[in-house]
Amino acid sequence: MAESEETLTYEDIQHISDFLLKTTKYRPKVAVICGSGLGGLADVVQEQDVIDYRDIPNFPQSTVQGHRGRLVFGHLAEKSVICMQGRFHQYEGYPLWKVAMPVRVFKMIGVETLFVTNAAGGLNRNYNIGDIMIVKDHISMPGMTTDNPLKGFYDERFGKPSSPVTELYDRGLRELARRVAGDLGLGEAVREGVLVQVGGPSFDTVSVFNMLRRLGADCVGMSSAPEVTVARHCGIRVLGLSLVTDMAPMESDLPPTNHQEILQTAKTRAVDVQNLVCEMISQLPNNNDSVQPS
Ligand SMILES: O=P(O)(O)O[C@@H]1C[C@H](O)[C@@H](CO)O1
Ligand SMILES: Nc1nc2[nH]cnc2c(=O)[nH]1
Repeated sequence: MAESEETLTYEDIQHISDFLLKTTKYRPKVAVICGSGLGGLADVVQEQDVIDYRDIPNFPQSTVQGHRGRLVFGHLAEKSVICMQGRFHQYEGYPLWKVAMPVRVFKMIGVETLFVTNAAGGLNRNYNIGDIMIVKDHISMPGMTTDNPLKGFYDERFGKPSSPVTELYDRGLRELARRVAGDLGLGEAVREGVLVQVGGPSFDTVSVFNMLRRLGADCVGMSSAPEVTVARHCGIRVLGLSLVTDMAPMESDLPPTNHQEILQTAKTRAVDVQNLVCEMISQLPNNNDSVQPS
């Protein structure tokens, strides 16, 4: 199907998945989506098979700085993984179903657990720049209006359109994340909270940040909700991590952030996020069973 057409079909997704399975020997059960400045995680994958997005039929292209635009297959912590080194955002002009489309490809190639990372702004005034927030739930501002990544893609082989997507972020994986973070000595810098996704690409006004905080969000970002919604809808377990790269200005005398600053800050904490994800992957059950919460 041509890029300009409205949506992709189940068969189009199968075509992408067949292409990947023909191109790599790996059959990963674990996938990682790397957020802005967090692509270094894919660089530590061993014995890599790298596939550029431009070589994959019907695949979107990365246009944001800090997103390289390639899939990296290989071994991480002795498990087969697939990493998206470059995610898609609605503000790049992609509809939400397309932003999340790679997750359906992951499902078809056999992925059962997804790690989603992003750079986000802190709304909770107890948070600090450099904190890592384990996402316990999200508020999708686009999803609350009329935009939803499940819209326009009603093939029930991916799940029923109205399937419940409560408990988006897996309890057992969150517990494992807290334990591993403690073992790695990340301690106080690791939080657990609610992510709100806005559309971007511009940052928000002081009034909007204050409103988002009152709604119950701890961090604000421009990604992740579509991929997570689609993953849960098709039965993939999800762990979400937001790296706090800036504090959202909630008073007008505080300085706003910009993408360069976000990338710079992400660099200083990327290795900690990387270690957390790698150690969690190494502790996932080998039979791919879910991680049971205690
Ligand atoms: O891909 P993520 O969500 O990590 O990217 C962040 C959020 C915005 O896209 C951008 C802000 O500069 O970085
Ligand atoms: N909307 C928004 N997205 C971000 N991504 C990283 N930091 C921010 C922020 O402060 N606001």
